[in-house]
Amino acid sequence: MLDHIHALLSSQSALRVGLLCALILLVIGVIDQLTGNEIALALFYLIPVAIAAWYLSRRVAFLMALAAAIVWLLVDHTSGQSYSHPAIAFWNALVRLSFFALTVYLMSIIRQLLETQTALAQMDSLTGLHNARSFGQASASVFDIARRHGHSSALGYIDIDGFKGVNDSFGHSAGDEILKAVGCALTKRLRVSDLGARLGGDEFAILLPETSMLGARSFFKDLHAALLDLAESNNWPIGFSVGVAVFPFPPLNSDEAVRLADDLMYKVKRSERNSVLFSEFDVEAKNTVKTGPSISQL
Ligand SMILES: Nc1nc2c(ncn2[C@@H]2O[C@H](COP(=O)(O)OP(=O)(O)OP(=O)(O)O)[C@@H](O)[C@H]2O)c(=O)[nH]1
Repeated sequence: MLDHIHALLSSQSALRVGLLCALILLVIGVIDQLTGNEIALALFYLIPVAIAAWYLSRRVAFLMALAAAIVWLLVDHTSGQSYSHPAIAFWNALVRLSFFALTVYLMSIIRQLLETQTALAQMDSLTGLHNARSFGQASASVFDIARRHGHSSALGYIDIDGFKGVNDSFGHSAGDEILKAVGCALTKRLRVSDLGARLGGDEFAILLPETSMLGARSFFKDLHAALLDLAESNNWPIGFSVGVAVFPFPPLNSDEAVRLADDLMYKVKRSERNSVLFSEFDVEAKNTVKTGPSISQL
């Protein structure tokens, strides 16, 4: 139930959430006014404040806290609540405002921490690319959209050749430098809608939505050349074996897509290495390679 509400609120615009908070506050104020002083509704004033703190900016949430304190003060005043001194009503309003403001502050800090932790959990710490788990989730939704619109996508699987040798000869930190530089080279070439990941060790994946064989060839050939330039300019004794699976109709399962691209990459490893192998898969026809010049090399 709470998950449902959270998903619903997350999908709404800030304006809608703000209007909803204002409406909830108004309804609570009216109910508080009608029920009088005997029934405590204090907790309910927190609802619009908490929603604003979680789904809107901190500034808007503080405004909502102020609005909640004012509505409560007005209800107090109009419902005939009497105090031994008129200033007490304002003192109480100030205490409530402080309580609401503290709630906003703490909730926005928790939200920020959660967002940071979520981003870190999805990221490969060395390269800043997606990690394997996050890539699996993100690519599944890319394939979902591609399937809905009948668009082609291309998935490239990149493995560094001779990487173990670099680690063994120059040390683990030299290997890390290479992984970072490769990650950086990939990131530079990705569009906002593309996905790049380090799947583990010296293995990377790139998913290009809305990309046919023609586009995939152009992208991965350029990328391979750029990676070789990078290695050459740094005197790194490495190469790059790349398998690129193009899906005119995307697969139902993103693991399956990765496996197909991985298989192509291994074909390159087993043959001349340090090149790119392309293949087009018609997943609806049980992963058979389509007719035409579907398998090709650089
Ligand atoms: N520096 C560094 N090395 C890593 C990291 N993760 C895995 N490795 C190492 O990467 C190497 C990958 O092994 P392989 O793929 O067999 O190495 P390779 O020499 O490229 O082998 P081929 O792919 O057959 O060319 C192993 O030695 C791992 O220990 C990392 O985060 N940093």
